[in-house]
Amino acid sequence: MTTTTPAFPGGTILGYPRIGRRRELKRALESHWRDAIDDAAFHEAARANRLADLQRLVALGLRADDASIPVEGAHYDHVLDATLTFGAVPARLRGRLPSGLAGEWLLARGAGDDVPLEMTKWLDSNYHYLVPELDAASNFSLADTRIVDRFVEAGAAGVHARPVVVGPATYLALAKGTGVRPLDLAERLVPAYAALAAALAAAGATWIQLDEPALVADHEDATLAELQDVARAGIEAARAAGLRVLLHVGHGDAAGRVEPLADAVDALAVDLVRGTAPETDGVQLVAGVVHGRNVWRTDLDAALEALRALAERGPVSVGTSTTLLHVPHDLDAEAALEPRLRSWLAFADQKVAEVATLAAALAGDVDEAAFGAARAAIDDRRAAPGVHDGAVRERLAALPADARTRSPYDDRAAQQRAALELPPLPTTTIGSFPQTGDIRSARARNARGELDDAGYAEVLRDEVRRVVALQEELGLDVLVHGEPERNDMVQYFAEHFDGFAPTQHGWVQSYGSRATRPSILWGDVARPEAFTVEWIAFAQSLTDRPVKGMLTGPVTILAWSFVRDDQPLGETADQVALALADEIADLEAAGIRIVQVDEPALRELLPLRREARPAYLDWSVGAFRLATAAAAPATQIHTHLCYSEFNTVVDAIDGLDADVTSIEAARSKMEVVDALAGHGFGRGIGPGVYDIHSPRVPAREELDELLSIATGAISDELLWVNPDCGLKTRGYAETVESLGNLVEAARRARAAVAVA
Ligand code: MET
Ligand SMILES: [Zn+2]
Repeated sequence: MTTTTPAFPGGTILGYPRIGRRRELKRALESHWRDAIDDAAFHEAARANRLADLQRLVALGLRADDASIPVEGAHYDHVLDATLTFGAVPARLRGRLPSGLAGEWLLARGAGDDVPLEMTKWLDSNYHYLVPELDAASNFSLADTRIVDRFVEAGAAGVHARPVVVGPATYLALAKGTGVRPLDLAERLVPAYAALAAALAAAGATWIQLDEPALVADHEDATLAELQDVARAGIEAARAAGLRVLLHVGHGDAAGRVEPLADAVDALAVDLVRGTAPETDGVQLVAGVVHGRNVWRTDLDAALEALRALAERGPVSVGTSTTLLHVPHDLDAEAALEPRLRSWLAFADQKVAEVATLAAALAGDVDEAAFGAARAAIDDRRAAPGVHDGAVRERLAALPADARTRSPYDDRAAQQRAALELPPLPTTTIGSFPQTGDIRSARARNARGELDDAGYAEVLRDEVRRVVALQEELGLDVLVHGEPERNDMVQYFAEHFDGFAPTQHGWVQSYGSRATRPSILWGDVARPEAFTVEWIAFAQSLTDRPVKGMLTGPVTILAWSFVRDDQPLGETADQVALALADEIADLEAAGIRIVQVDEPALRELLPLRREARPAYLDWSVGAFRLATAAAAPATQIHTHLCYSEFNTVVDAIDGLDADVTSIEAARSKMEVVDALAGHGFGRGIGPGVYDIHSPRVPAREELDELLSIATGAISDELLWVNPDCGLKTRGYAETVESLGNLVEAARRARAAVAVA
């Protein structure tokens, strides 16, 4: 073994959750947005939150004096931070973007006629970033010093930290260009990185972490060599300023992707959970052996063995496979979790401790107790009851050959037309209605035992009555019950399925101030009894119009849970699919004629590498079909997709074989419509005409314009009119106004197509 003095600390993490242990940052953001606190109070809350995280990381065993601790601390989004840092103002706002927080919120949330930046999923995660909006006139400079300020702030608190910024290749690869291919702007962007690096160096920084996960993904319009060139230019700019560079790729296999950059960097952080080590002998490697994206305890024995093997080749530090942004803060907060399950898990703080344990062990100081505990937990999990359920496995093994096939679409469509009698361009919503304070407080009181189940159910039934009456009044054609009983579209299912455990405080940032609490999918999945039927049937009893049953699809349930890592995802997905098929059968038996199976995460799990995509699409589409294929031909199956770039998976969307697909489209001005039309998509399609992630009420002209794009590309018999997504994050006033506008726009469009 070579004994090189490490050029980098023995153990580090690539990033840490930033919403706060008790979601302090969320509260500060939302208070500021409602004007309950001023700018100074917001900045103070954000600062206190950042400092609390730094102190926690020191307490957990990361060193405070050697750039072990990354400092990032975005208010809303780390890509937005880069946009602001480099002054990449969209053309439509150039010269009039307010300074300070007002400008930041305008880009993030929009206001009046100014739409926000588009939001898209970060790589294959459920974190949404704000897409940079670039054009031929985009120019970059060091326009904002937040990254420097946060480094200085950490120093004042006694931590010599490592500033983190998205690297130029990733920034441009994930941007959207109008009239220009973003990567062609690299020569203009890189000098701004040089300016940032110079400012950091002047402030005393020694290291910078450049996040370049785009290097491990395949892109539609950029080659690997180009991305490597741009990444290299960013690295060289930082080094020229006197900083040492940690290049972090993470998020998959870096082998074959980063080797040409090895000579340019001071250290390289790679994902060894999902990938292998690149051939970069001699380069300081930050070996990501602790999973940054899942919550299972690390197999310390296996990790140490891997680390020791790597140490034969060159200097090695211990790291996480990605930032810990995607896992909750602290397992110790989960008092209600079954102790046996809890012993199998590690959240962010436990992972930091694992990194510290492994770093010490690699340096020769093996903590036998910690290694023994990890070993015992892993053995216990393998043999625990519920992890393998014989009945579930037998049912899957005995699936008939046609278990994933419905009758031909034309037959189904005819039967559905006769059963439903809908007008052309039918209007509907995506499922949820605003989750009012009353609903949330009733749920909280019920959880605390202050409101009994009967009382809680009555609050929910009242809400369903109100939502059904409102939709009838507005004139919508296909109604929903509004989903008031659901805290979250995945957690609600996890709570009713065997094999899942919800958490109490396991919040993970989804976008901005929004966080979700992924459940832990630890065992074989089954549905003990029907759980959506009573709500949907109740709603249907209140109206003659069809009410849609609402289910969350297998891929989305997997994507938004912490999944088991001891069997292929496809197997787990099929188990969930059968549980959903049972629920659909019960909905049909209760007289429900339309069932929507949401798959907003279909695109999110798409492998970043082309070669892995066919296998993924095969099992994911297969699971959706397994869930829905047993439905009667007259039952109309809807699906819903949102907040991803779906153009590349049109084949898969087609493969789902849903009768109607609603899909997010408003922010991208109906971009996906052309892709679908070009593909010859021949079943019902509802491109969203109302962007529900922003509080703006869409105006009449805007709706008309979007609808005319849709009617231009899609045949009238296939087109539906609906919002982009569910309304649960909206308020009632704006929802009523927006849906009113939407129904009127559909009526005008109907009149127009009737004339044409
Ligand atoms: C993120 S997709 C959401 C779909 C769900 N049915 C809802 O309306 O909230
Ligand atoms: Zn959606």
